[in-house]
Amino acid sequence: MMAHVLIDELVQEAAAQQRALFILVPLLFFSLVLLPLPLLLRSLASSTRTRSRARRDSDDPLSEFPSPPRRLPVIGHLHLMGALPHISLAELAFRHGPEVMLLRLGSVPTVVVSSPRAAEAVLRTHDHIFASRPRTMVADIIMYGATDSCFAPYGDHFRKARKLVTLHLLSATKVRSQRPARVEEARLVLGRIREAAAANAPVDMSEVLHSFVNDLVCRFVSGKFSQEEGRNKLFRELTDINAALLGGFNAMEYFPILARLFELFSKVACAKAKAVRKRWDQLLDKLIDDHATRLMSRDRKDDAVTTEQGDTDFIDVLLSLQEEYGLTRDHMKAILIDMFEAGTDTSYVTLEFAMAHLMREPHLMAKLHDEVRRTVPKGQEMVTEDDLTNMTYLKSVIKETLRLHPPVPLLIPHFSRDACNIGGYTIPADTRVIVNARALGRHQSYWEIPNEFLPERFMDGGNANNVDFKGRDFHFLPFGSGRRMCPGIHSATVTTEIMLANLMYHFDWELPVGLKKEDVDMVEVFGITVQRRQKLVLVPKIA
Ligand code: HEM
Repeated sequence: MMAHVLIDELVQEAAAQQRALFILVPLLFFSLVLLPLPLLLRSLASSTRTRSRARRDSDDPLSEFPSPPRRLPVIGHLHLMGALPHISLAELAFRHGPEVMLLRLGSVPTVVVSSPRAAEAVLRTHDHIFASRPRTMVADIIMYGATDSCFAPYGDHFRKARKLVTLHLLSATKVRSQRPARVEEARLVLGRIREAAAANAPVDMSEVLHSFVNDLVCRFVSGKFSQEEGRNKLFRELTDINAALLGGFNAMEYFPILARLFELFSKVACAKAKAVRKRWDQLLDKLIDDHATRLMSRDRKDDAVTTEQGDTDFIDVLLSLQEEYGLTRDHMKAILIDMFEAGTDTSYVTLEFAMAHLMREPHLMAKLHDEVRRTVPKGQEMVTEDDLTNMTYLKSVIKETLRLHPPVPLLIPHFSRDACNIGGYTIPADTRVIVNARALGRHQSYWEIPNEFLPERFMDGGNANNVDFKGRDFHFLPFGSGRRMCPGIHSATVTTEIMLANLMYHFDWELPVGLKKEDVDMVEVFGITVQRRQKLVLVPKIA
């Protein structure tokens, strides 16, 4: 009940914020476009002068870098970024800097790494130098001063948060202990699909898979009963708003001077981030308070909160480690938001892309059906995690999906803490570095027929048979590598494998009447994760 009241309040508040923005947008247009015109023109002229000065300045190490021509005053290379920056960057790199290339995004120099050799130099050889993150205003607001693990700059706090996340929230042991939760959540999803199959009805697989992963993360974070209280929907809504803000284009990041000139601009741009932070605050404060009260009232002896127990959720774990790790309430909230942000869309889009590819290639779907149904005896209620061990084709399908569609194709931007030479070019301290994981996964010198979906390449006899995504093969980095590598890799792997295996075990799949396999397209939409533009609607048939 409390949760319903809370949700109502939050929904009303969102409507109020939208009204406020409605008034602010015209104001913003006036202040941004009309008022500053003379200033912009002056700044344009001075930027052109500065640029020619920089060219002459042989002391500027960045002037040595290969860089695309057609850099414009003020906006630099921003106009070369299309709607899909990971693809634009790969094309630009191919022509202008296949190893490393410099772009000026607004006033921010950004080094783009597109070859496995340069990626290894950044993420392994000089990992300690590139292990920081650039500060962004939105992440600072949403993530409590970037005190989470994703956006924290390198330093003591980051090391502490990272240790906590890898050892206590996402370790292989913790992930194993979450087996029963995964089975239960998968069973619910399969039940929904079975009902649709019985009615010969189509299923919105994008929605079903998104809910599955969201419900699972909610359960890991706040316990078994979150769904019954209707919180999962709210978590999902807030996670989506965060993703839009963190992944969206924020002019202030590229034109910091504007932020200082126009306070209103800066206020409006931050208003959404502050509003969503407030809603996270209300939700997470309540959950943490409830957990703390429950913990206090428990007999600690009977119900010790050990970090490796399956039934302890992340909030329990954080409360139990609060003193040891010196965590404030804000630190805890930042880390919990990370779990939603990093854990939900990534796994769900992988499942969706995998299913979409299999629908386009029925002979591959047949091969996967065959492997799963040969491995698991007929009549078993579910495929279990023990059954997955020998499913090599299933694992290859997931690898191939991650190769072609890494959900975070440019990783999260890295930031140099010191000057460092990469491939003969000096990257100065405090420079943004982007590693184009998608370009690495389609690199023509490392992959045969790189744009084709061919899971066989990862099987025995295939030319990528020994290649894995654990951060050691620098042409295949869907989870990154080194100190900032994804700590959720175990959780993500088992979540995607168990769901895909069960979808194959229980159902045959068809397209809705009138659709052909060629109609299932792979067009992407860019954001903090890259997703399919089209919804995936399929008709399940009980096998
Ligand atoms: C298919 C699923 C997933 C993929 C492909 C993926 C990929 C990535 C990538 C590329 C990064 C950035 C690495 C870098 O900047 O060098 C990252 C960071 C991160 N991921 Fe994942 N991820 C997935 C699932 C998860 C899950 C399930 C969780 C947790 C519930 C998670 C938690 C994190 C965290 C906390 C970070 C920040 C690490 C840091 O900055 O130190 N991820 N992930």
